[in-house]
Amino acid sequence: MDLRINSEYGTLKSVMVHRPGKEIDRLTPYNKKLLLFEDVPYLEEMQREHDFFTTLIRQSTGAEVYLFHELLMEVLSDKALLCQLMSEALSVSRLENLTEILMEMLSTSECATALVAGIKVHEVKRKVKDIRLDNLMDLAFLIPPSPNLYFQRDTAAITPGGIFFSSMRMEERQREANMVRKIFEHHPKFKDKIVQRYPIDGHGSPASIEGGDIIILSEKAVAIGNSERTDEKAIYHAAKSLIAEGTVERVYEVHLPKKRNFMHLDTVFTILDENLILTYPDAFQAVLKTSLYTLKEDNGDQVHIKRTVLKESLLGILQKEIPHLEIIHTGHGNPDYALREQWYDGANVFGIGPRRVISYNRNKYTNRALRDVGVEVLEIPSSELSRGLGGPRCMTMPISRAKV
Ligand SMILES: NC(=O)NCCC[C@H](N)C(=O)O
Repeated sequence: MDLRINSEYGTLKSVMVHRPGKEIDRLTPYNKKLLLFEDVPYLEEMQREHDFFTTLIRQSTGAEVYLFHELLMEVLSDKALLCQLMSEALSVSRLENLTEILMEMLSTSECATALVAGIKVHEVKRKVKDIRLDNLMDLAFLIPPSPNLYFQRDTAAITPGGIFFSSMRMEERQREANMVRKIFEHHPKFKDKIVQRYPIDGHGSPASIEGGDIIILSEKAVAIGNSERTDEKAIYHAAKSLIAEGTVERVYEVHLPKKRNFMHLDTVFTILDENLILTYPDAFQAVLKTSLYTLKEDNGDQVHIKRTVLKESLLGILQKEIPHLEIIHTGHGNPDYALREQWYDGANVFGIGPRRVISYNRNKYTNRALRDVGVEVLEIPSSELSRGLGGPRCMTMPISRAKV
């Protein structure tokens, strides 16, 4: 069966996550901003929190939880693929000519670690003498680390019409998306089940789109954030590809302020059931503009779509697409709590089934607001996981959900 998902809340059947590892220990006060972190986390505690999260997913849903690193190791038995990923990784520092030496020197498992945690010049110099390394500073990265990899959501998205492979806005995150794409394209569990919707040409694309900006409103409608990370051109191509496939009929473009605390649409709202959403109270006012893509003409060979700038706000769109919409506000109605909890992604809960979510324990007022309307809230410890500025939804890539 093709990989397709038609809601944000159908009972979870399988999901991919990444357990944070050595890449987190690469963060320092000096490189954290560049690597999109707000702080320098304590890895071992972060791993305990993440293990709690994955165990909770398994126990509460019975879902299959795939670990990114295990899947990566399985596809890297293909040496050509490994070589391609290593060369891409080295090209960030314009050192792709070192691919061969590194591959001779490192085992497949060490290469997999280097692809995720990066590798520094002195770590290689210890093992190999090569003139090309002599002019490089010992502490420089040959391959920079990918500490954001545990935010699996952003690297790809499975929609009712098929899968999107992200083209990341920040160069620092592109390797994450490349590796996830290789897993879907080559792993025996997935490779025959993917229906690719983006990029259109099957190659890279200069326009950027990230999974955290894609929210499934229903089988027929998808919302995409035009945000700090996703741009207009990508949304046009994504909308065209989705509409041409035929399942999805409406793609909404939601313009967010280009600000870090609204970096993706899923920091603004999440859908918890057929008529229930959770949002940060100021979020709807922050949405600047909305547009709608629909089919204009399908002449058999080519599909044309049209874009209509809407008068409706984000709230108007949601009310139209989600009958009897009920809205829960983060912070339990208190603006100070809402502000504090938005910083730690209060609205970014992970739906594991209708009215069942996983949420950070630190977002206590939001959790109370959810419980007050009968949502089952499973809490996870969050003092370290939250330092990368993403929540439980950001940390997951659902692969299959029960159809709703
Ligand atoms: N969907 C999300 O909002 N993902 C969170 C990504 C956080 C990461 N540190 C980033 O800035 O890209």
